Amino acid sequence: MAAPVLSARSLYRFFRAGEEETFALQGVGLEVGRGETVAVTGPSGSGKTTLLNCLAGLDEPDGGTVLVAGQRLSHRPESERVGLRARHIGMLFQSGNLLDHLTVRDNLALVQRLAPGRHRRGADQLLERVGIGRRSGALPGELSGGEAARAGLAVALANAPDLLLADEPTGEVDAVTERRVLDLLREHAAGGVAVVVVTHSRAVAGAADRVLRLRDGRWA
Ligand SMILES: Nc1ncnc2c1ncn2[C@@H]1O[C@H](COP(=O)(O)OP(=O)(O)OP(=O)(O)O)[C@@H](O)[C@H]1O
Repeated sequence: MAAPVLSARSLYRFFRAGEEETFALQGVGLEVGRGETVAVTGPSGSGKTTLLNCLAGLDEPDGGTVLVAGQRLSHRPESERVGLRARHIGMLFQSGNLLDHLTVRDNLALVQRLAPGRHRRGADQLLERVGIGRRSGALPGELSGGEAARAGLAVALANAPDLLLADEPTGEVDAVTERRVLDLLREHAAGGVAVVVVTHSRAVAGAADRVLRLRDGRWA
């Protein structure tokens, strides 16, 4: 069997705020293969965002390891994590992945510059594909919610990632945009990208190959 694109083993993450300790992840493991889409669901506070942050190398787990495309992402210097992320991971987070002072097209171009040699699709083609070619010269603040979601997806895919991590990618969009975002996620999964998507949407979970549920930092 081919090696998984994502292999997370026994992830632990604790937070301490004063006297209070939160066990956000308690031994979570996850493997996702090329072309596979895994939806992660679970109630508020169950650890979904903490898990995604650890998988993206934005946060360090207190225990366990994360391998992406065969390379260890966890427990290495931030500068190395940034490089691995730029080459192998696309991120579509609720907080937005667009820089406010750059146009949509320049946001894409920046991601592509940080991952030389990896992008197979041109920025304009990708923007057309997500349906906002017309708005490529706009600043993020000038976009509607649906346009911003599509621009965010184009940016997340701009480095032709091996792994796409998405947090509620259709959280604030209408049904038509949700459909389009879903179709694009599916298309990229079919093209060999491994996708992990945190979602409350039945449509998104229904389109996944596997649905996993977190409860209190463990798989339920
Ligand atoms: N930086 C932090 N400091 C302290 N506690 C934190 C921190 N980040 C997360 N937590 C706690 O860890 C637990 C898991 O949080 P997380 O954001 O991962 O949950 P979630 O499932 O994504 O929730 P939601 O669906 O509401 O976004 C929660 O109890 C949260 O309060």
